[in-house]
Amino acid sequence: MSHGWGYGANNGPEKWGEDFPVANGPRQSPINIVPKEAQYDSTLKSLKLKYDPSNAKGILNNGHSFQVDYEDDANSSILTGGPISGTYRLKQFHFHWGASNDRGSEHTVNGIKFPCELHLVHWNTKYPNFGEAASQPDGLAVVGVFLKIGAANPRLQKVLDAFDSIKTKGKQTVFANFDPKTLLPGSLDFWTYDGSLTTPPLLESVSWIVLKEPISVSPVQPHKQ
Ligand SMILES: CC#CCOc1ccc(CNS(N)(=O)=O)cc1
Ligand SMILES: [Zn+2]
Repeated sequence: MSHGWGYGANNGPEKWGEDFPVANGPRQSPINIVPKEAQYDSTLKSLKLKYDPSNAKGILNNGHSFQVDYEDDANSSILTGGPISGTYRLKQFHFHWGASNDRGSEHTVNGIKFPCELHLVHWNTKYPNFGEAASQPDGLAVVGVFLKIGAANPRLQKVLDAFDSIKTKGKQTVFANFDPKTLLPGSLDFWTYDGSLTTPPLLESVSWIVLKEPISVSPVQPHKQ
């Protein structure tokens, strides 16, 4: 790729391997989840998420998505339990969506795409920082949540309202006092597998924790103009 990665014909997922050879690695994400083929593991613990809303820093349009960044210099917004050992700190959350409501999610379930997928990115505190952790096989844990078209979801409103101030790549604005736990569905039941970042640098360092229950979003959910 002569220019940055993206989702076009010349720089999309089929071309990422040119600059990121790990794209052809053994544990690449996303995957198709086939619930009937998933093995139940009774040794897995329940997922525990404890987030401090005051750790929210800002919301950024990074050109591929928008992400909400969190202070990660203390164990105040953390993920424990589930398939992971130790404590992982929240770094950011972001969404993946498509140009129409029949696609957008990265993971699929029985081959079905959801219109959107939320990712909460955490790094293992056994490493000094996110960048170091991202290069380790047990360095990251990403909680994935599917979004389905349905009733308007008031918990998404603050995020949707921020969109209009970050319409172009590189734009960011303050995004304070937000607990992403409010975005999660009622059940924290999950599928889990060892995979990778789904976008470049595609590092094979992610313990994926994909929640079974989707949350809703309305295609006509209003947001500030
Ligand atoms: C190393 C590095 C780096 C840049 O940080 C990220 C963080 C998240 C992602 C997205 N990965 S995903 N979609 O699997 O959560 C990509 C790069
Ligand atoms: Zn993602």
